[in-house]
Amino acid sequence: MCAQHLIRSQRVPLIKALSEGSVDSFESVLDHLLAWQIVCGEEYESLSTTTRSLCASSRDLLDLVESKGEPACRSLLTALGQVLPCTQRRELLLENFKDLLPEEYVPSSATETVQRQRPQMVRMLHGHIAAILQMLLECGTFTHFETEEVQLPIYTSSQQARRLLNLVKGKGEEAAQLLLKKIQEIQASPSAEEAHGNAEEEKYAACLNFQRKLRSTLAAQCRFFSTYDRSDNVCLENIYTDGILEVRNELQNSPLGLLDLLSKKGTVNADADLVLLVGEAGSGKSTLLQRVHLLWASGSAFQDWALMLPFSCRQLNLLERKLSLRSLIFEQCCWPDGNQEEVFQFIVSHPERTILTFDGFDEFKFHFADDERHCSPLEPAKIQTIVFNLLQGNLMKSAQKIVSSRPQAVSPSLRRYVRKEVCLRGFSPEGVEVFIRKQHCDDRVAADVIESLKSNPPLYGLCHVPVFCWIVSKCHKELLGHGHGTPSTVTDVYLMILQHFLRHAAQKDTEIDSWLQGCLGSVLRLGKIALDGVLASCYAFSWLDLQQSGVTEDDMSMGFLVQSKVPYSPTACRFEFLHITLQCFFAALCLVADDEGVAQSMFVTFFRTSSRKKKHSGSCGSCLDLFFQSSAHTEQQEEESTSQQITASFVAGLLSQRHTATLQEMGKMAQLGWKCGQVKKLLLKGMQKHFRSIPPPVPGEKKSMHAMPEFVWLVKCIYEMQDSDLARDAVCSVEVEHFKLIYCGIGPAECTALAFVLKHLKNPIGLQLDFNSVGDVGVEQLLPCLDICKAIYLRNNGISDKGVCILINKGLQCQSMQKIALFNNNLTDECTVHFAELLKKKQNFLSLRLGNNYITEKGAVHLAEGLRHSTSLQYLGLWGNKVGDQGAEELARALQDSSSLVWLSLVDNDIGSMGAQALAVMIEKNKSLEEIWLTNNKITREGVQAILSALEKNKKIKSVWLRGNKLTPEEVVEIGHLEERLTL
Ligand SMILES: Nc1ncnc2c1ncn2[C@@H]1O[C@H](COP(=O)(O)OP(=O)(O)OP(=O)(O)O)[C@@H](O)[C@H]1O
Repeated sequence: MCAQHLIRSQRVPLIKALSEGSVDSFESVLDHLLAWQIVCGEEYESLSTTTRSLCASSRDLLDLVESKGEPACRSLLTALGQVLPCTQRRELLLENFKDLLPEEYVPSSATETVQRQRPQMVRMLHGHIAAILQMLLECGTFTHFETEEVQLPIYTSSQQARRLLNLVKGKGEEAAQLLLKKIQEIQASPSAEEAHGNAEEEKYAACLNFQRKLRSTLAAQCRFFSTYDRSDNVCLENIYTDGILEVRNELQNSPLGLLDLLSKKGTVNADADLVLLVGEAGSGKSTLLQRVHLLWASGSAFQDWALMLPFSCRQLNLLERKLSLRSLIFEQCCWPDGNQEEVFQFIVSHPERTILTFDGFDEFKFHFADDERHCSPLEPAKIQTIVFNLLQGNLMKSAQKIVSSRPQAVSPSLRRYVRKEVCLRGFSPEGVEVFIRKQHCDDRVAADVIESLKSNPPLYGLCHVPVFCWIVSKCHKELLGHGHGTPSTVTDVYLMILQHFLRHAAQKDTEIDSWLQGCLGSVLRLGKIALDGVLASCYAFSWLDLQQSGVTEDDMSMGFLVQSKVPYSPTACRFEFLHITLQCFFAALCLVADDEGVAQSMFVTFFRTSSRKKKHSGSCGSCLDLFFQSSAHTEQQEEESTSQQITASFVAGLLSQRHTATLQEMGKMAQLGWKCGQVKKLLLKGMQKHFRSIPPPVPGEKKSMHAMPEFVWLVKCIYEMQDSDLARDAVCSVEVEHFKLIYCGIGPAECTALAFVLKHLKNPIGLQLDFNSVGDVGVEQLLPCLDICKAIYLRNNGISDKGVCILINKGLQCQSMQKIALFNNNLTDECTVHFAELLKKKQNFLSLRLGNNYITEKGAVHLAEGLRHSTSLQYLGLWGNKVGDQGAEELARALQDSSSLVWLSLVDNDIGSMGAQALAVMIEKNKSLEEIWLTNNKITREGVQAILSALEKNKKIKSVWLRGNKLTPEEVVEIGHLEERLTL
């Protein structure tokens, strides 16, 4: 076959194979083409991958070779066949045209030999580059600068060899002769080979030692999960519970296993090396990374990588001096016991064998920027410069990087470097139970905790966030009736853990009523350092920081502060709050309880600007310093700070009337009333500002509001206050008809808060919650506001039949509910009985969209039963299910007499001509339908013919979509002429 045709017809897989392979394979292909004189030196340089992506270079290579005609195409296919590993060329048709290539001829000069033998030379030079450079230096052929340039550690051995060959070529015949002579000597000298072999072995041993040390350090760090009182170290393996992990792409969130974290699944940018792990506070990102580290360290998974280098952004914040990549790796991850040079050389020359993890990117005090390029692994630079260049791939390109962060802290500029984005959605309902059972060896206690949770829906909703689940489970005694009230807000949960710790510290189990008495001093001291830290993005404190804030040993012994857990740190030990959310809680306690240290203006300002923080700030300053700085920051430096938002929502919760008495128990707080009034005022103002920013509706469209992330936060604050009057005031005058809250990270806990506030809306709305993680539990939380929903959109939310049952039971009682969209959830035939019930009983129901679920002909039978009785349904969407011919027949029969349905989609449903014939009968009789979608089915000419005949008798129908069915191109043309309402 003609090689040019082969290249043209396989362009996409060829680019894929080249760009998904290593840089070395690509450069090796270029070596062959240069040796065969298909490309010249200039073209070789222009295709170089050092400044552009592999994908772009691959495209240019194909264009260039194609433009050079058949012999060039033959050469490329032959080179690909010789260079690409079997796995990469398996799907390609690469004929070997070696025998058809231009005759090989004997080179007439050393320069020509170097060029003609380039691929072999690159291999031969491996391991001898230093010796050859030394010789060329001694002969005066190369300068010191040139020898250093060639050996820059950013280049792999092959790249160093190629640079050496390029330089030799540029120096002329004499240099080429010297090179060939030296290579001959090396090849002829077995002792040199042996010596080289020994040196290689030594290097190998050094790297192995480093790997061993790294594994054991990591395993020691990660195996245990230290708990609050540091007495019962539990094994991570015994407590780890799988969370819901989803890869985020445009159409749907697809579930992912932990081992898939680094697989190709979900890749959006194959040229990037960064996997972004996002999740809300406490969703388990750090724990997941701890698990990944342990799996690698124990040899159980991720073994394709030789090294795993873990970094904590919290610790990186503390590095104030400039340092090199080398110091960063050795000082922060693992110090090699010897042969540092060799170990580092291995790391930089085999980046594809290394994984770097950065935990808590949201805690990093520097805002991501890609304007400062730093490519040298040895030259010192500021910590943010090194980290940002690692993430972009300017340093250690091809090394895998995993960055965990809360979603709000991910800037669009960082997303440009992301290979794939994975969301951690916390525990599933089953996960909550598994976790609680793992926490309690006494089955009865576990069962009681689970039962008590299930009887308290708001708390059950919160437990899908692992950190809350952990607290609730730890405080089971308080939960099971020995404490204050029934917790339903996040603040309640944290007050519960405060109570738990204080009682634990005082060793008094019985005096429940006085658990807070006299602890104001400790709370204020811990709160002060927590607050300073939140304001300055500082989450690890030195002993000196603690002393300066007046924190006493007694305060420390309460257990809220624990020693930082870093894989390897030669610096003095640091302390941190058990969890960052606990630091936020203490910061909030300080804001609420401190009448003197925290100025009133400071309190208000903190609250009002809680969604903003200044990055690039230095070490922890005092609250007041930070207050004054905050007024000076520029728009560019502002970005969402979830820690400040969490603190503010705790403030709202603590100022709730329900907690006044509890707080007064701690000590006298004169300003509680004033602060409470201020917070309410600020929340109302925030909501009004949000509603005022909604643009007026486009004529003919509904007035709709696309919620900003701050909206969900404001709603959560109002919920924390548990003040129905405040919730009513916040929304009663709103005149929006459609609330869009898509991609807002809404889980069950957010649903509780939303329902608490939105139920006070005066007029019915459409509530669009697509692409969140509402789940069945979230559906239950939404019930209180279902009365005000005309329409509810829950596409892509992990909802199952159970959630549908809950939704429909309530929906049946909601007069205004007219539309439900559940595209892409986990619905099966089981839930269709509920929809049938809805269709039968609700004669004002307009639209049901159930696309991309798991409904078969069985489900279609139930739906048909409901459809037969519905006099109002106008839209029915079943795209991407599997109703088949039988299901189509059932639906068709049920819809024959419908006088309301105007739109029907049965796209991609395995429907053949039998189903089409039944639908044709329906078309003949139906008087209301206007549009039918039957794209991507298996309908043949016979079925289409039946539809054609039916259309002759039905003038109401405007279009029938039949693309992607079983028609030949000729049939498509022929039928297209017969009926213009058919889209083929
Ligand atoms: N998969 C899990 N299995 C068991 N427990 C978990 C799991 N994930 C989280 N937890 C519990 O929740 C707590 C908080 O989790 P973690 O610190 O990993 O959350 P995070 O997402 O990193 O939070 P943040 O963004 O606030 O730093 C852990 O200390 C642990 O008790």
